[in-house]
Amino acid sequence: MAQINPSILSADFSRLAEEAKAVEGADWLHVDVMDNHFVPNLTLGTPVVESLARATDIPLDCHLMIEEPDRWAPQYVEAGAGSVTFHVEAAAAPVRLAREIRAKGARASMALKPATPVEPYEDLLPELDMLLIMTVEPGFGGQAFLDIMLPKIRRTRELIAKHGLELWLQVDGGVSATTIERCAEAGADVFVAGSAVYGTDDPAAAVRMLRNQADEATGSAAWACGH
Ligand SMILES: O=C(CO)[C@H](O)[C@H](O)COP(=O)(O)O
Ligand SMILES: [Fe+2]
Repeated sequence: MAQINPSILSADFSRLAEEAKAVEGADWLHVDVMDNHFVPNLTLGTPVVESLARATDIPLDCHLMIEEPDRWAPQYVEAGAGSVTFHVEAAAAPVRLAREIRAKGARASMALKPATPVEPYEDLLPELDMLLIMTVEPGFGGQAFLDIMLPKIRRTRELIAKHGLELWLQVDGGVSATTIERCAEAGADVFVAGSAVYGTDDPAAAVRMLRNQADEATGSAAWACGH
């Protein structure tokens, strides 16, 4: 079944606990950490992650858009994240970092910006629990989905099948009722949605609708035969 991870980047930051409750039934809560260096935006850090982890039973999926993830990512596991994603463009030693995140008890995930190809990282995939393919340039919510990323999603799904991996394939950026089916058909199975969830009157219903759409599209997709 498809997993839907609402992004609190599009929530009201003054009411984060309530906003987390508003998406009950979501698989993970996606927490975008931005440092004003790796991306031109600044959001939150470990104190807010610690508070959120206490405020909700939904596991936290922390997407670190920061410089020096080798130095900071382990602290997000200690703060309560169940999954920690670092950007390969910023990591000095991605294999060591993925192993450290796993050793500390969280799922290890690596993100690729739109211009970063997946092929150079084929041999690293067994070290990861999830690969995140950005479908917008990271930094802001509410941007238009980049269709040109669909071939990369397809190629990544083929690599996962070729190596028989359990790796989850996440897409993030511009995922909505009009784009989620294309992502699912291409091979994504974890979907981050910010504005498409928090921009509606009923965020929990939006999560359910997106999941249904993704499941239907996956059901008719060639890559999912026997999945
Ligand atoms: O990582 C991100 C931006 O860098 C966000 O997770 C993403 O943009 C979610 O927002 P939306 O669904 O509105 O595009
Ligand atoms: Fe994100």
